Amino acid sequence: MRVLEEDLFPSTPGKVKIERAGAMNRQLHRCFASTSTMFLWALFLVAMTASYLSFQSFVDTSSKYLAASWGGLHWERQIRASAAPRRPPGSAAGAGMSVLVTGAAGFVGTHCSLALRKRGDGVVGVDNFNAYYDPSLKKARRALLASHGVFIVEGDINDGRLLAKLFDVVPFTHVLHLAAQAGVRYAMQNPASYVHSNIAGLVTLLEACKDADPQPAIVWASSSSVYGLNDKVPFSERDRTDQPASLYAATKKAGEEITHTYNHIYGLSITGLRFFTVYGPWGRPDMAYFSFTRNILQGKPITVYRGKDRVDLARDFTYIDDIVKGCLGSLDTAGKSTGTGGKKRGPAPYRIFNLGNTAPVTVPNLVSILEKHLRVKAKKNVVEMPGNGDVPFTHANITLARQQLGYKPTTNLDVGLKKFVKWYQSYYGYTRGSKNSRQ
Ligand SMILES: O=C(O)[C@H]1O[C@H](OP(=O)(O)OP(=O)(O)OC[C@H]2O[C@@H](n3ccc(=O)[nH]c3=O)[C@H](O)[C@@H]2O)[C@H](O)[C@@H](O)[C@@H]1O
Repeated sequence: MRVLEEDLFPSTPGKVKIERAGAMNRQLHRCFASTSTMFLWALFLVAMTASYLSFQSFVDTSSKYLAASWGGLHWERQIRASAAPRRPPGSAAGAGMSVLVTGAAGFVGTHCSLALRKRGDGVVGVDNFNAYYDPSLKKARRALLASHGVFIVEGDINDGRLLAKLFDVVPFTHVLHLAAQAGVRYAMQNPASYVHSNIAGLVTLLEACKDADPQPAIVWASSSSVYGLNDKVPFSERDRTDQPASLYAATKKAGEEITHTYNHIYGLSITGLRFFTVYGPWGRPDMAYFSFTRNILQGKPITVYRGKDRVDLARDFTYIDDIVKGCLGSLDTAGKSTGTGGKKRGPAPYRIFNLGNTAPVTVPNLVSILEKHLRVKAKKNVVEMPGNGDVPFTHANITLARQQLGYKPTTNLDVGLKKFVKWYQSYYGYTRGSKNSRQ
């Protein structure tokens, strides 16, 4: 045992090697018997080491290149082409904007990018394609945008180098910031993801915007959830928003304060939009109207929450096309940012608007409308609303948006859900009366 230990851990390595490795030594001696052979061996070893090192550095460089999904001349050409406005010369609407849309493969991001592109504005998207919900839906939205000439960069808004590069390549006039960790109840499962996207990501984006020259005007998605436990209806922008009921709401409220700071110090033009439960085709599978549809069609039960004293929950469900009009109206009316070189040159606009439908509908009513359009009865489990961050109702006062953005919602829940169901059945391959689908 002692011998073995000494073999493995010699106290004086050089000496021991010579004494104990006699056989090997004799062999080596034969190999290096002549000086010229030794010289050739040394040369061979140096050559091997050099080629190993250069191979390693090639592998390092190429793996870095492969790991980054952005960069390079071809990539820059794609960005520039996608960002270029294509409004006809002399168009009444002006020369057109170049808009960086974050969360472009998301629900609202896809619809807004498409609408901007269709009216001739330049759009470049950024999206991290995370797996909060089925990424294949996000990829399908990306394919839809690509077919209209909108390019989406796969990257995270926390990547300051990527954002700086994008502003380097394109002098974006506007940023439509929609990338976020959405969902009210998921915040209890994964709180860090809300801090990562809605706080850290927002600050990284604002830093890039404040450093950009010219600075873009920023329109971004806040949420109706900032009204939290406010019970004064309808919710007006002047109502209190200091009682959030969920971490999600708290991060959106924090976003409103953070954007105010960047407006105040650096002169960034800011418009925050408080969206009220947006729904429609290409929507988010985590939302109630979407998951209810999936379960009803698959014959599975749905859970309907009910408030205290058996009061039904209600939401001011807002159709996606109305939200798109509110977003584009905000971009069109956003005043310019005033800073250069990271310094404010004068006051810049700071605005907040409710974008709702002003017609709340109860959750049981939502289910009845879905049953009608799907022609299938839901299996309902009605349970008391768990303490998971939900609020009992939402209802938007939209006077300010109507006055300043010309915002006027026109789609009620019945019409909007009919369009959603039509899209859902076609996207997931349901034919009328059939239960076959690709879900
Ligand atoms: O307005 C907003 O700002 C928010 O709207 C939605 O949040 P929420 O209104 O909670 O939308 P859903 O998750 O679709 O829930 C709608 C209603 O259905 C209820 N619900 C949800 C899920 C369920 O299984 N059962 C059920 O009864 C909820 O309690 C709620 O009253 C979005 O998910 C948020 O990302 C967004 O910010």
